[in-house]
Amino acid sequence: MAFCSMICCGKGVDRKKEKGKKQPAWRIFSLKELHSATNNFNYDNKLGEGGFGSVYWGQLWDGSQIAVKRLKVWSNKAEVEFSVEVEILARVRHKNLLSLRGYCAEGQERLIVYDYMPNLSLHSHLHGHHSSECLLDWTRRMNIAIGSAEGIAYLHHHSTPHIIHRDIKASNVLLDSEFQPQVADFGFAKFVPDGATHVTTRVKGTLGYLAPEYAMLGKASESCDVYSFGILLLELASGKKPLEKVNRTVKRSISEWALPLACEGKFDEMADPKLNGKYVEEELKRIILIALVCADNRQDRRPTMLEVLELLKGESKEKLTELENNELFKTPQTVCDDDGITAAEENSDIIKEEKDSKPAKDSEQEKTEDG
Ligand SMILES: Nc1ncnc2c1ncn2[C@@H]1O[C@H](COP(=O)(O)OP(=O)(O)OP(=O)(O)O)[C@@H](O)[C@H]1O
Repeated sequence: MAFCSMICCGKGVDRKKEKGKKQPAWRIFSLKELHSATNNFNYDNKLGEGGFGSVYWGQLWDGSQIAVKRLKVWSNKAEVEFSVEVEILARVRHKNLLSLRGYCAEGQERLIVYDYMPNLSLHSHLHGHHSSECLLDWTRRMNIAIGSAEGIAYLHHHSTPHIIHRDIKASNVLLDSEFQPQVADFGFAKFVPDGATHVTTRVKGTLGYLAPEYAMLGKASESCDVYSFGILLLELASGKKPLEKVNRTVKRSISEWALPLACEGKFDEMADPKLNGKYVEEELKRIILIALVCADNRQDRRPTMLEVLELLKGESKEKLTELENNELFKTPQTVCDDDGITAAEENSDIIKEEKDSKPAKDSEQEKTEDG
């Protein structure tokens, strides 16, 4: 991909400050500057590792803190991922989307520079090395749910063209110093052409978060992100992982676990034990019901992110009553079968599996690629 032409042509992105408008600008970094900011990509600066490469903490000459994602191995595929992420981030600005500070493309080195998020990822608090600290009280969890919904709703409904993220998950929700969420990692994102209902594409994403029609048929649409967001909400409320081993061979999805309990009204049993019973009952119930309609296997029954936002904020009593009376909660059904996972694995381009964090590092994931 002609990365330079994509970015240098600007594609409507004006980096200069417009009169009276505050436009946080991104810029091109030199490799030398990033070496110096990260102490030569020192192991001690490493924040985590993803499919693209490692992420390092750094500090610029002005004292500001940055996170630098460094491409592991150069390949055409990696170059595309890099270009997509930079192009999308350069276009979008929202308080709940991770801001791009800039990038560096020298020789075969590809690096992306972001604002540093001091509280790392939601994954690290729910399942990783921060989980024992119990820093996510109920108020924070509600803010994370609403904030990340706002970020995704912006991608789906307010950016032009619309953007599907395709990898919504707990390790891609980063937390700033106030625990406000910022949705990150746009390497798999896709623009949706005007008027299109979906784009057919090779499957990329993370096991446990993939909507069935996407995993099986490669049909990516905004509602795939809604499905993944539903899984993320269940995780946030319960502290459980998207996939849980029931025995040596069988894995159960979080929605298969949650739906029967929700139908029986056993919401208290679903709350994350780390909350120690400290949560707002009505909000817990609301979050779980919203999560389950988002993670409905039937794509046409899922709400849009704008509807999700309205429900999460509890603004309309009428909509909340409608939600409680949703037929999904009257007739429990299998939410995800094992075939879905197998098909996804077989047809996938890149499907990752969430792994536990190593001590002192954030999440690491296993990635399978068909080359
Ligand atoms: N801006 C940032 N500030 C702080 N930590 C960050 C930042 N960006 C990434 N990280 C940390 O680095 C880890 C790796 O990030 P990365 O986006 O490369 O991978 P991932 O989302 O975990 O996996 P994948 O990219 O394969 O989906 C994250 O889990 C996060 O904890």
